[in-house]
Amino acid sequence: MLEEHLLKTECETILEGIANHKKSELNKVYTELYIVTCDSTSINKEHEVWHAETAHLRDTSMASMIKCQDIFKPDQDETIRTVLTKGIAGIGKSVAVQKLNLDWANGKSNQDLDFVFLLSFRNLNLINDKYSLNKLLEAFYPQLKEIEMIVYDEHKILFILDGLDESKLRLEFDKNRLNLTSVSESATLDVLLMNLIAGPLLPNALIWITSRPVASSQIPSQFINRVTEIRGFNDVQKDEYFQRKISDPETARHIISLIKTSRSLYIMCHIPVFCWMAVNVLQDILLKGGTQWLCTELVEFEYGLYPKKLYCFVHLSVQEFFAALYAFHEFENNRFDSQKALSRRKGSSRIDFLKGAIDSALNSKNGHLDLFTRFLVGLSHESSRDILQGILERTNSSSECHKKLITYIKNLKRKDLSPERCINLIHCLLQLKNKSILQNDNNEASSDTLLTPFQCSLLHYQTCLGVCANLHDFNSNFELDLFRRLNFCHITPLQCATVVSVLRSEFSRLTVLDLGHNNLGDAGVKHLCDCLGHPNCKVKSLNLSHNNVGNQGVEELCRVLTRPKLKLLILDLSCNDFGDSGLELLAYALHEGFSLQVLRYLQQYRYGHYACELTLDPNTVNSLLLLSEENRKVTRQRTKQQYPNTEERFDTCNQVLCKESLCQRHYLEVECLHDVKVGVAYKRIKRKGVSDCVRLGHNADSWALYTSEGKSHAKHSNILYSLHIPEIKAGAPYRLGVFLDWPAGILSFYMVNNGKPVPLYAYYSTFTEPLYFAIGLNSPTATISL
Ligand SMILES: Nc1ncnc2c1ncn2[C@@H]1O[C@H](COP(=O)(O)OP(=O)(O)OP(=O)(O)O)[C@@H](O)[C@H]1O
Repeated sequence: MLEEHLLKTECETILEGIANHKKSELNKVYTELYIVTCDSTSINKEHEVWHAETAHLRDTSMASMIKCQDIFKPDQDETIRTVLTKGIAGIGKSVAVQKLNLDWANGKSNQDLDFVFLLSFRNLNLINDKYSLNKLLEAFYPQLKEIEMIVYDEHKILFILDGLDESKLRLEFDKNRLNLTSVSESATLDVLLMNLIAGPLLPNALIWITSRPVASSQIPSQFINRVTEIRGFNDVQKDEYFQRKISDPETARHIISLIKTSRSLYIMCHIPVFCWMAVNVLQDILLKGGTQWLCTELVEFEYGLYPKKLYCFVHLSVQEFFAALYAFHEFENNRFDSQKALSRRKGSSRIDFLKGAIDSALNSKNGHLDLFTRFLVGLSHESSRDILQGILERTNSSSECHKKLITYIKNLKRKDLSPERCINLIHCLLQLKNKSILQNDNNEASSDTLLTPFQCSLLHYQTCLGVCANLHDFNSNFELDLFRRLNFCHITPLQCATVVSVLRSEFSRLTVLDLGHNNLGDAGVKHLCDCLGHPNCKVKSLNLSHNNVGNQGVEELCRVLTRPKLKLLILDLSCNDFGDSGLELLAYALHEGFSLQVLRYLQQYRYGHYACELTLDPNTVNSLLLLSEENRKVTRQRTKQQYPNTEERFDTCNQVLCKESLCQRHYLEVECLHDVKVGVAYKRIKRKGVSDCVRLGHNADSWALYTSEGKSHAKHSNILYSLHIPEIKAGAPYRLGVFLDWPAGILSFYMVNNGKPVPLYAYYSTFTEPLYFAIGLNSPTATISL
């Protein structure tokens, strides 16, 4: 058939990378891709740089694999008319559609189709006039004119619309515009395509659209029957690609082993275009001792109506680089209106320009300026001028500007930034050759404090993104320490998958993992179990307390816990959501003889078992505080009370201790009004004056939670950790809970909502002496009742 021949010759070869490169035979290089079906609501809006960086870590458990040729095969009785396949740049979308075409034209698959039309948005962008579908197809496939009158309705046709992300059309799927039904009726291209996709035009035709992730949301989900995602190559497929691509088996083996020596490069090779680049560069170095410039490609289109030359980039990073270079060059030559293009900021110096770019990137919801900003910051460094001689002029030293920028970025990190934005700031600092960031934050964090979002991001960056080519580098004491303190980090199930993936690394040395007080749920526990069961995982002590683990999570754990070579010895499952059936599962698994030595499962409702009755000690109370209700209530006063001078009394700070010493498990709830501090202190805490050694939380002898209607924090040894707490209504009383597990060294604070303690913060310490419950009343109207 003419149409099959036509497609066959077009699809037999692919243009890989650069233009003057000779075309490759598709069937020779084609390696099976890892494609999965996704939830149709998973059309997302994030910038693809985030997909690129974490794609190799993404969860595959919920998705099912699908072969390229089965993309329209229904699972059950459904009809699949439209398929959207998303995937990041260079992941293999265009190659996949070409492969389906070729297999069809060769009679290998999808033989029920009469016609397959492949239209790329890159080519469609060249069309300005109105066209009927009939004429449009003839423009792209002039050979169709030789076929007598095709009655489209009578044939089974597949339209492939490749590269939606490159489309310049505005696809506004408005009901009033979806009324084009005739293949000979002319319309603008956007209307034509919308009617084809939505169905008024050729409702029986199949439509396959490919797109980078961020552009996929242009098509409303009601018009998509199936969403798939190309995830590139898995490890087996990577090896297969290199063997196919490199004809000499010895060179292939050599190149594979070279690529595997760099873990980050090997990970990046899940993107086929990186495999191609790696092969070309390494082959070039091995054979000729040189390198190519692998950045741009020139594509020549000489079809039908539109002979044109187009430049496109092998990878989007090149595009972003040129955008940054252009902006920087224009700025240096006083031609860049940064006030207009970037976030508005006063001043026209270089530091203002760079700060403006960083602000704009931070304000972006989908991170579309992240890569641009990284390049811009990198271009501002002296070292770039050496490389870009002739493009960027030499200037006076910019070190003063860089110092200011580093300070600016480091201060920014303390604001409430998303992990993605934090990681971008880390990249910017590294662009300025500021590696101290990796050590500084370690110094700033004491072992008792929680991780800031910035530190979490740093950890994620180091462990998952492969900043160091060698995983040995990740396992400095710093990273180990960070990992031990992943409690209270608001880790979600998916983030958990990312963070714990490092446990599978052969270099992982982590033996203690504290994930307490997060929100892992059963899904998070499943990710964790996948890693715990891995032979490389060395974790011996695991804290999963306060994590909403239900029965399914317990089931997952039991499955792993019964494995013979498991190294885990201590597991804390306290305060989770599994009931007696979960406990039974654990008991059964214990009976089956797993190696676990300590299992903690203190249940939430059992806090009641540790409830304690305390009384405030009149000998310690400050004279601006008044005790009442048999020393179980304390109220701040405006005038001083006449109390005898005692050694134990806080003479200046508005504080009081309880009488009873605490050295077991104790749970106490207090009712508070206005700004208060609750916590515990050793008896030796100083009582006179207002210095840090007296104030609760400001010294090593006390731990305190401060709450007010506006803000809240936990403090110990004068290190403050800001908390997001449930809203406190102005002037209304609220309840706080304090749980002390003295032998285990745990002090947790809670906000009690409808009788249920919601965790706020916990300290993990080693207590050396009995502790005393302590109160501070900060506002003149504050009150606490025990
Ligand atoms: N299945 C495959 N087998 C062999 N090589 C592949 C495969 N998929 C992709 N490649 C290589 O990767 C390159 C890029 O692939 P492709 O053009 O299909 O990416 P894409 O997802 O369409 O990217 P973009 O969004 O940038 O258009 C190809 O030119 C080819 O060298």
